[in-house]
Amino acid sequence: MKVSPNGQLLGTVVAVQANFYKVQLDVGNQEINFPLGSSFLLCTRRTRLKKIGQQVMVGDRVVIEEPDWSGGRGAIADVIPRQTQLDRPPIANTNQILLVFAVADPPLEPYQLSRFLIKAESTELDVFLCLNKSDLVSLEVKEEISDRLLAWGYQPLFISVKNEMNIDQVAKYLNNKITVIAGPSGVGKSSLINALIPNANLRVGEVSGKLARGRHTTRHVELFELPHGGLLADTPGFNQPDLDCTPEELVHYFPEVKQRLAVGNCRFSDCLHRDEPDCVVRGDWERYQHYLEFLDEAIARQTQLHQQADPESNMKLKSKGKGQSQYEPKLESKKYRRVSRKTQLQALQDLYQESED
Ligand SMILES: Nc1nc2c(ncn2[C@@H]2O[C@H](COP(=O)(O)OP(=O)(O)OP(=O)(O)O)[C@@H](O)[C@H]2O)c(=O)[nH]1
Ligand SMILES: [Zn+2]
Repeated sequence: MKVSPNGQLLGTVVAVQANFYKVQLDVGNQEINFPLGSSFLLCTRRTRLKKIGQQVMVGDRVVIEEPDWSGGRGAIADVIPRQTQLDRPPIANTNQILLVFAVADPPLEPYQLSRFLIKAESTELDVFLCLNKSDLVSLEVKEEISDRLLAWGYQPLFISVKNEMNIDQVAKYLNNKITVIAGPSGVGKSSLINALIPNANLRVGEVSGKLARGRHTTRHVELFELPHGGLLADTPGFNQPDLDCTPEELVHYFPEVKQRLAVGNCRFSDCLHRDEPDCVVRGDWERYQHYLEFLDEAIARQTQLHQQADPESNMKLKSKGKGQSQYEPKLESKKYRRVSRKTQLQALQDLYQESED
C-alpha cells in the first residue's frame, strides 16, 4: 500500500453505494500490515467535504483518514482535483475509451462504426478500436477492413475472445489506466471483460443478464480492477449513439480530415465544408458523406437549442434552392465553444441514457 510523500493514505473510488464509497487503496512498496488481506475500505465522506459541496464520484482519487483495518472502514478527507470528468457514465479521471466492434455477427457497419468513433472522439479522450470475432473472417477480409480503417485514420486491433487472440495486447493497452469500454450490443464486450478479468463474472449473451446489467449499471457504475493494474468500466450496449457536438466542432473528430487541415486552410474561417468555395475539406474521402449527414444533424440540433433558448433567435433561414430552406446558425465561435466544452465532458452521457430506454 502506498502512502503519499506527506504520509497520506491514497486510493481510488471504485463504486458508490448510497452514502458509502468503496475505495481501492494504492498498492506500492511501503507495505502496511493489512489484517483483512483486502485492499478495499468502505468509506464515508467527511462532513467538511459535504459542507463545501465537494462531491465524490467513481474514479476519484481520494485521501483517506482514520482507517479501521479490522472493520475495513475509513473516511474520505479530500478529493484530488480531477483530470477528466464524464457525466454519463459518471466517472472521474477516465483516460481512454476502448471501442469494441465485431468483424462479423453482427456485421461491421461503417456508418454505425463512424458514429461511435465520432462520439468517442468528442470526449477528447484517447480512442482505441478493437475488432472482435476475428475467428469468423478470412485474412483477406481483415486486410480489406484494415486498409479501409487506416484511410479513416485508425489502426484497429483484431482480436478474438473465442480463440484468445491478442487479448494480451488489449490487456497491455489497459495497463494502469482508467478505461471505459463501449460498443454496440452483441460484439463481445462482456466476453472480453470476462477474459481480461476472470472474476468479473459478467453474463455473456444472455438476455436476462443483459437486462439486469443494463438497468443496474446505469445507476451503479463500478470500476473493475484489472489483474495487472488499471480499472475498467463497462457501458451497456447501445446501437446508435446521439451525436451532440456543434456543427463547427464536428470536422475535428475525423482524424483523416485533421491531415487535410494541417496542410491547408479553407478560404472562410467559418467554413462548414459543404459548398463553400476554396474548401480544403470537401472532397474524395470515404467518410465525407457521413460528415455531411452528421453535419445536418448537428445543425438541426443547434437550431432547436437556439429556438428553445431564444424564440427570436439569431438563426438565419437560408435558402437551399429547389424551394427548400433551412435554419443555419450564424457562427459565433465563442458562444459555440462555451457550449462545446461542456458537451465534450458529457459526451458519453447519451450512451448511458439510451441504454436505459
Ligand atoms: N465467434 C466468436 N464469438 C464471440 C467472440 N466473442 C464473443 N462471442 C459471442 O458473441 C455473443 C455476444 O457476446 P457478449 O459478450 O454477450 O456481447 P456484448 O457486447 O457484451 O453484448 P451486450 O451485453 O448486448 O452489450 C456471445 O454469444 C459470445 O459467445 C469471438 O471472439 N468469436
Ligand atoms: Zn471548408
